[in-house]
Amino acid sequence: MHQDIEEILISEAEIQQKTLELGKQISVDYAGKSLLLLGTLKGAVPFIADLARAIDLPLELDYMAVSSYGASTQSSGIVRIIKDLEGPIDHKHILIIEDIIDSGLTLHYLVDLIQRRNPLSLRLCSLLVKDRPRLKDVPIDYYGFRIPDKFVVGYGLDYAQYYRNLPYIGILKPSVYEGTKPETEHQSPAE
Ligand SMILES: O=P(O)(O)OC[C@H]1O[C@H](OP(=O)(O)OP(=O)(O)O)[C@H](O)[C@@H]1O
Ligand code: HPA
Ligand SMILES: [Mg+2]
Repeated sequence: MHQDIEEILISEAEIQQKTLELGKQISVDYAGKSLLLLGTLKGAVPFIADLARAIDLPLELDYMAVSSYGASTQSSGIVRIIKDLEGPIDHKHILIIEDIIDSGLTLHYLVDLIQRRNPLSLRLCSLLVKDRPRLKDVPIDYYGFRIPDKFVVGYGLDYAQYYRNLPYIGILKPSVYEGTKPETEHQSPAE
């Protein structure tokens, strides 16, 4: 396990198993339709890559880059769009793919934006849902795991852009972000 990780919450095998289950369910629910998976950069990249391969449908992938955390463990409250979709979506079924729903601010903002573009349908899928009160309520159609209200990293999730490459979801040691310099700057993650 990486030295900055306090505890592995969800193993690589558990993530893979859950992703297969979600993919099967989505394939059943959208049978006979084609689907556009809208991934949110950067955190959802590993999840959308694995989930897409578990879905048996005519499938398009597109991405929006949205950011609100920067180098903090708390949302700034301001969701910035850094990259938009490539084309119109008014004739498409859209499934937004997120890595985590925490305060709910990011998804709330995104859902509002996408709804105004009149997709045929819009649903949400998040690998993780944090157990905490949401600042903004969002309807979650598919999710992988509920997790405690701790700052987690790995499998796409970062702290100050690091740790996205850990293959599991782990709780980050608070000492890493409570004033001390990140220990990882010049290190590669170790199992
Ligand atoms: O529910 P919320 O409190 O809004 O938090 C969830 C969002 O925060 C993270 O994105 P971040 O802004 O860190 O960008 P990143 O994906 O590039 O890391 C995460 O990937 C979600 O998109
Ligand atoms: O717990 C988290 N970890 C990493 N990124 C996040 N963005 C929202 N919550 C989190
Ligand atoms: Mg982030």
